[in-house]
Amino acid sequence: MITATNLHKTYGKVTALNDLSFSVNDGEIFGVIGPDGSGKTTLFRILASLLLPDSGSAGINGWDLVKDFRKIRCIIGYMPGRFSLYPDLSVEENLKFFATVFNTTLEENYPLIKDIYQQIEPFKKRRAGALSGGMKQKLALSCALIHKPGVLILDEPTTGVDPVSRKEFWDMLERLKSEGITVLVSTAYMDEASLCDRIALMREGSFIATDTPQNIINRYTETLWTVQTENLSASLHDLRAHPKVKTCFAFGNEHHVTVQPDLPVAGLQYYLKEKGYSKVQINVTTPTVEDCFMALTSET
Ligand SMILES: Nc1ncnc2c1ncn2[C@@H]1O[C@H](COP(=O)(O)OP(=O)(O)OP(=O)(O)O)[C@@H](O)[C@H]1O
Repeated sequence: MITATNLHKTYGKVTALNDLSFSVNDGEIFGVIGPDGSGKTTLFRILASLLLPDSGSAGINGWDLVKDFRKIRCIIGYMPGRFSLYPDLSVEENLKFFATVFNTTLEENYPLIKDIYQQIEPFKKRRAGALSGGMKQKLALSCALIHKPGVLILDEPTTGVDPVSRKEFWDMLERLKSEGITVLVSTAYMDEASLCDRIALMREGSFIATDTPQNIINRYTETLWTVQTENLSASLHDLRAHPKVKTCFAFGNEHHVTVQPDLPVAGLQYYLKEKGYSKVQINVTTPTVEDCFMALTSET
C-alpha cells in the first residue's frame, strides 16, 4: 500500500505539489493522469525516495519514505520517464547489471519477467541505445522488475511509444497485477485511464478528482455533442463565439460541445449554416475521461 499525506514541494516560486494526500491499495493499478507540468514526475520521484518533499510524509507497505528509504528501494521497482538504461550496454548486460545491484540474478527472477523479456530476448546482444522505443520500454520494465518488487512506480512509461506497443504494455501491467503487484503509473494519454482500477486527475500539483474511471465519467452531468464541419479550426472559433455554447474543445477530427439547455440541435445547425458551413453533423455522444478533465478544469 502507498500512502501520501500533505506532500508539498516547490521549486522556487513554482508549486509542483500542493499538499497532496492519497492512498493506493495493494494489488491496484492506480493511474495519475495529467498534462505536462502538472507535477507527476515530482510526485513519483518523491515516492521513489529520490527527492525530498518540503513537507508532508509518505510510506510504502508501512515503511517511511525518508526514515526507511533503503528498505523502500528494495521493495519498489521504479521506471523513470526518461530512458534510464545504459545505452552502451547490451540488453542482457543491462539486465545483469540491475540484477547484481539488487544482489540477485536474472535466472532467479526469470519467471516474473519471462513474458516481457521473451519479446526482446532475440535482441539480447544489441546495445540498449539501438533498440526501438517499444523495446527500450520493455527492457526498462524488465530491469525495474528484476528484484521482484511488490510495488511498481512507472513514470509515463508509454510516452512516445507506438499504439501497438502501448497496448502490449498495458496487457503486461494487467498480468503483473494478477501476480499481486501494486502499480502506480502516470500518463498524459487520457485514453489509458480506462485501463486503471482508479485514477487521479492531476492539475497544478493537486488531484482534482480521484475515483474509478467509470465513477468519474458518471459524475459528468452535461449533455455532450460532437460537431463536425468542413473547417475545424474556423468552426472552433465560431462555436466558442455562440452565446449559448458553454464549452467547445477540439477532439481529433471533431469538436466536443456543451450548450445551455435551451439551445436545440437544430438551433446550432442553423447558426453554423448561417456562418457558411455546408457539411455540419451534430450527434449526442458519451463523455470520456478527457471530457471530464476538461469540464473539471474549466470549472475552476
Ligand atoms: N528541477 C526543477 N526546477 C524548477 N522547476 C521544476 C523542476 N522540476 C519540475 N519543475 C516544475 O515543477 C512543475 C511540475 O513538474 P513535473 O515535472 O513534476 O510535472 P510533470 O507532470 O511530470 O510534467 P512532465 O511530464 O512535463 O515532466 C512544472 O511547472 C515544472 O516546470
